[in-house]
Amino acid sequence: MIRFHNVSMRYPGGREALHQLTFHAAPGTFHFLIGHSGAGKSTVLKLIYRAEQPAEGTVVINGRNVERMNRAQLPALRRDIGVVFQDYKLLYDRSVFDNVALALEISRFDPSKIEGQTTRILDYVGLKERMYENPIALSGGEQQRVAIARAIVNRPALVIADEPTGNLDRDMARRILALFDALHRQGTTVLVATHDLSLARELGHPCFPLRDGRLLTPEELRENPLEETAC
Ligand SMILES: Nc1ncnc2c1ncn2[C@@H]1O[C@H](COP(=O)(O)OP(=O)(O)OP(=O)(O)O)[C@@H](O)[C@H]1O
Repeated sequence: MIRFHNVSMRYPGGREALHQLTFHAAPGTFHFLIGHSGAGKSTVLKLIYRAEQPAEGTVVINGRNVERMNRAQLPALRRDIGVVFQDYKLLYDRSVFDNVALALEISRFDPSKIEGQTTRILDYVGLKERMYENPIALSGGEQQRVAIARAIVNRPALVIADEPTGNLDRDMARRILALFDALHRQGTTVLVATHDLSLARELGHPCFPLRDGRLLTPEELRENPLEETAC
């Protein structure tokens, strides 16, 4: 689960990126975080996995208060969060298989089960046949699926994704979102940040509409139903 209470965030030397955000995503729900470029979507995700800390407010993830955690507590937090980055962040000096298996090694998964689990997840995302290739040889959509496999291989309770369909054509974007939807149906909490309202609407999950670092209230949406943020 995700709970933000009055969260504000300012980058050093920058303007306020988020202003008094309050929202709650209950366990097992699927939400979109919708907003234009610069609205603050990536910043929200960074606060969830504690790459950044809020200036004010509280962030509770899977029942743990994140902004008060010390360095030693972060690995346990991050083991429970699968993060799919906007630019994939794959390692291009090793195979698709090794990219995914590494996530299990880092989370101290039973070594005798790493090969089986990695192969199963790559099969799930449709890449079993390509698993010994270098990710550089894969298309954008395929690389995105490697990134998803890596994020979900140790079965985190929460999966967050930053513009996972940003560089993909419509068909591949739908396939990627279908993977997140399948995870959600298995009980995973999912938060997908996107500027693509029409794609989000196709799945019909609720949205958190973000504009200029603020969440729009239902009243604001009703009064000013801007096409790019109204869900
Ligand atoms: N490292 C940083 N230093 C200073 N300002 C930053 C930094 N990262 C983001 N910002 C600013 O914070 C605001 C929110 O940025 P953020 O990246 O969260 O938006 P976004 O909705 O994810 O945009 P995009 O869809 O383009 O990735 C923007 O005004 C941005 O310029």
